[in-house]
Order: sequence, then structure tokens, then C-alpha cells
Amino acid sequence: MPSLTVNATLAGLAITLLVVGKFVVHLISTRWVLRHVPGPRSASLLWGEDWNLYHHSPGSHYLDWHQQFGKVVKFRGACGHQVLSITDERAVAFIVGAEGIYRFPKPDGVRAWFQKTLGEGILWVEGKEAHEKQRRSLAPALTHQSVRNFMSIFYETSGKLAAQWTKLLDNSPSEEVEIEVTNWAGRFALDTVARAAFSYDFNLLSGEPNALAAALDDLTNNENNLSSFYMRSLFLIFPSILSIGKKGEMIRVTKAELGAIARQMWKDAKTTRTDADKTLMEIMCKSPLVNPQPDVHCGGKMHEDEIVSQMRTVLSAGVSFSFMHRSWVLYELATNAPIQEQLRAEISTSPGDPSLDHLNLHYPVLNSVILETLRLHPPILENHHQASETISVPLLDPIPGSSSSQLVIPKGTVLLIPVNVLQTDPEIWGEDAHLFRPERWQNLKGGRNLFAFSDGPRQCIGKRFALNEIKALTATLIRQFSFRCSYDIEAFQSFVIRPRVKGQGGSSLPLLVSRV
Ligand code: HEM
Repeated sequence: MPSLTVNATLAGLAITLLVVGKFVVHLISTRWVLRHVPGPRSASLLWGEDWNLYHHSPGSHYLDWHQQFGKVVKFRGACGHQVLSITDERAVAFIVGAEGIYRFPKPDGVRAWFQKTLGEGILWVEGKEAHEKQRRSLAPALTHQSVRNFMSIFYETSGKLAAQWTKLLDNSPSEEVEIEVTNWAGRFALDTVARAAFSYDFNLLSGEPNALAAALDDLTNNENNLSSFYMRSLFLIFPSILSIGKKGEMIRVTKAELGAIARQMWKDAKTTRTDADKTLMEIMCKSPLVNPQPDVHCGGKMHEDEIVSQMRTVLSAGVSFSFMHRSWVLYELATNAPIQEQLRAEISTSPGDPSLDHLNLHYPVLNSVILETLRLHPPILENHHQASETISVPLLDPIPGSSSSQLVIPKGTVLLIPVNVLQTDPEIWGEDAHLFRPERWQNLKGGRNLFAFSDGPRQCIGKRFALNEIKALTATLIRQFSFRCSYDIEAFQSFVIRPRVKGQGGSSLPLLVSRV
């Protein structure tokens, strides 16, 4: 027996040494290949730049570094691992485009996060064939026509939110009430996406507490505490950290709860035949990939677990990626009174709820406000990738001191595309790029694209859904309410970029709301 224990200990030691040895060899060889790439000196031996990145205004270091070192910057993350931050247009287009995207998958840690929280759905899947299969099954549910059909849901949930805010004003002795907008934006997002995806009504807009909504929020709300920092910093190199502690338990519980709802909805969709393709689930159900014979009930090519992961993914992406955008739109309107007035005047020209086409074609102020907010407040700050092999990437501008228009990225290197740097580049957006100026979108001469939804074969498949949902909500709210902000609000790094009252912990956006 003792010899068994000794053998097991020796085997454990050997495995640890092997893993550490591989990590060290990787560090040394990567450092050698990337030695000519400029970047900041590491602030800490253990945490590299992670501590600074986490505790300063989101993205501010990326702005400084790219201004100082150019369009390819090297820095160290935790335990000395090298990270490349890339804004070179040609390199970015290559990495996220058809040629690069499957050779630059998501880093193992990011995939582990999606697998543990959502399952093996489209945000987790890698490899051209497997990804395209999942994407084809979802795409019909998020086309222009499908989103057109969801407009009535968008207006209905927007109306419910407006009714709740009216009730708060009715019950207030004052003509103005302070409303914590991020909480309502989360409720709105979950109710809307669940209605569109499954015809399921969480009824969060009733204002009652809801355990699932709270769990989803907790999962992605970091509040700059130490344990969140360790988790965020280490999961890219040691993905197994996601299974431990309070956060690990939270991840398991939320995944199980979302899964139970998705499974029930899947069962209902299999047994309920409808003539109209109403929900995302029904549309997926009729996809030939899911159902080889469209006239029989669902089943067949996609496994039930895959469908459940997919629905969990849509719910989570539809909420977590997008609900802060709603908050930032209201924040920008509250702090830019003339633009708020302009928008209200534009919306008031239409008596009822404008159709999707009408919204997109005849409301230039609304459209520019939505895009300008996404430009200045991209919910996802960095787009992460990892080289699956050693790859030579084309550059528009050679690295300073070099004449080569190619950058060799060693296998295993983690790289990121800082969205805030791309979207505030003065060369593209002008010297006032840091300012909220929606009118810039009305005089566009082409060539200016947002990167907030990424690009290429893996760009956001819910982009149309997200944009039209926020337009319906903004049009509904601006007609009825006026917004002011009396706090100093700052952005902070969480899963997405959230607002909070300056110096306070959790995410919050208290706005003063009154009737128009
Ligand atoms: C403002 C709102 C949103 C933003 C900024 C956003 C942003 C993004 C980004 C950057 C990606 C690429 C992630 C990557 O692989 O690196 C993505 C992917 C995705 N998004 Fe969105 N998203 C938003 C809303 C939505 C909504 C409302 C839905 C669903 C209804 C959705 C569903 C998805 C899905 C399923 C993917 C995976 C696509 C794939 O891998 O092929 N998103 N989103």
C-alpha cells in the first residue's frame, strides 16, 4: 500500500514537472521569436500587466501602449506569458477573416469558460466544419425577416418596462425618480430574449426578484474584487481554476438552471406543432440540420444536448453581451441633453411603434445614437485568440525598426484585438474620436466600421437582433421619459464593460427619470 502511495506521488510530481517544463519552454521560445515586438516593461513578475489592466479605466492602457509602440504591442500577462495586442488593419482582417479565424481559435481558457457556463454551443465550438454546422442551424432564426417578426416582442417588453417606470413615478411624491437602470436593462434583456427564443416569459419586468436573473448577473459582475481578479488573470493559462471556489459553484448552478429551462422548452417545441415560425427554437427545430424531415417533429441530426447548449448560449449571449449597451445608451442621452431633445423630436414624428424598416431608414438620429454608443462603449473590450500553429500574419505597417510586412506568431501565443483602440483611432474617426458625437454617422464617407460585433465568419450572429431591440426600446422610452444623470459615472472592467458610480463597487447607473 505505501509503495502505491509513493508511486502515485511520483507520478503526480512527474506530470506537474512536465506541465511546468512545457510552459517554461513555451515562454522562452515565444519570447525569442517575438523579441523584436515592442511593448511595456512588466509591472509585476507574477501578474505582468494584468493588475494594471484590471484596476485602471478599461482599455486605457491599450490606448497608451498603441500610441507609444505602434500597431502591434507585446506585454506580459500572469506568470510571464506573452500576449500580443494587435490593431494593424491587415493583421486584424486576416485573424478574424476566413483565412485566419479557424487557425486562431479562442484561447483554451475562454473556451473552458463557455463550456462550463453554457455547454458545447456555438461560442465554444472550434474548427471550420463543426462551427459552420452550428452557425447554419442558428442563422435562419436571426435573419432580417426573423428579426422583423420579433419586433412585436421588442415593443411589448419595452412597453412593460415603460409601464413599470410610470408606476414608480405615480408612487413618487416628486416629479422625478431615481431609477437604477442597469438592473432594469438586465430584466428587459432576459425577458425579451427568452420570449423570442422560446416563447418563455420570465416576467422579470414585473419587478419581482428572480434567482436565475441574479445568478446570470453575478456570474458576469466582477466588482473589481480580488478573487475576480485572480480568476480573470489566471483562467487563460490555467482553465481549471474555473471549477473551484464560490465562482465555480455559481457557474455550475447557473448552467444547470439555464439547461433545465432550455430542455423543457425543447421538449415543448418537439410536441407543439405551429404553422408560423415564431420563436428561435421553432425555427431551429425546422432546420434541415436539426430535423432531416421538416414535416415530422424535431429530432435527428443535432443531439438534444447540442440544442440545449445552443439555446443556453443564445440566452446568455443575448443578455450578457447586450444589456450594458442599453444602459450606456441611456447614460449618453442623460448626459447629452440637446441630443436627447433631438432624438425625442425625431421619434415624435411617428404616431405608433415604427416598423423595423421604418426604424432603420427614417430615424437618422436614433441610428447614430445607437452606433455612437457602441463605438465609445463596446461591451466586449477585447477579442481574444490563440495561435493553433506558428502562423505568419500579413501587416499593413511593418513593426518599427523592421521592414518586414509579415509577423510570425508562435504556436500557443495568446493575442487580443482591443476594440476600444480600433474604434477611437483618430486616423479613422478624426481628432474628436474620444467624444460622443452621433452626427459623425450621418456624414460617413465609408470605410468606418465598428468592431464591437467582431467581423468575419465568427462575427456576432445576433447583431440585427441586438440593434433592432435597442432601437425599439429607446424609441419607446424617449417618447415617455426624460433622463438626467447627477452622478459621476465611470466604466469598469467586468465580463463586459459596466458603468458604476465613481469609486463604488458594484455596477449601477442611477438616472433621474421624469415624464416628458
Ligand atoms: C450589443 C449587443 C451585442 C454585442 C456587442 C455582441 C458582440 C459579439 C461579439 C464580439 C461576438 C464574437 C465573439 C467571438 O467569438 O470572439 C459575438 C458572437 C455571438 N453573439 Fe453577439 N453581441 C451582442 C448581442 C447578441 C445577441 C442579442 C445575441 C443573440 C440573440 C448574440 C448572439 C451571439 C452568438 C450566438 C455569437 C457566436 C457567433 C459565432 O461564434 O459564430 N449576440 N457577439
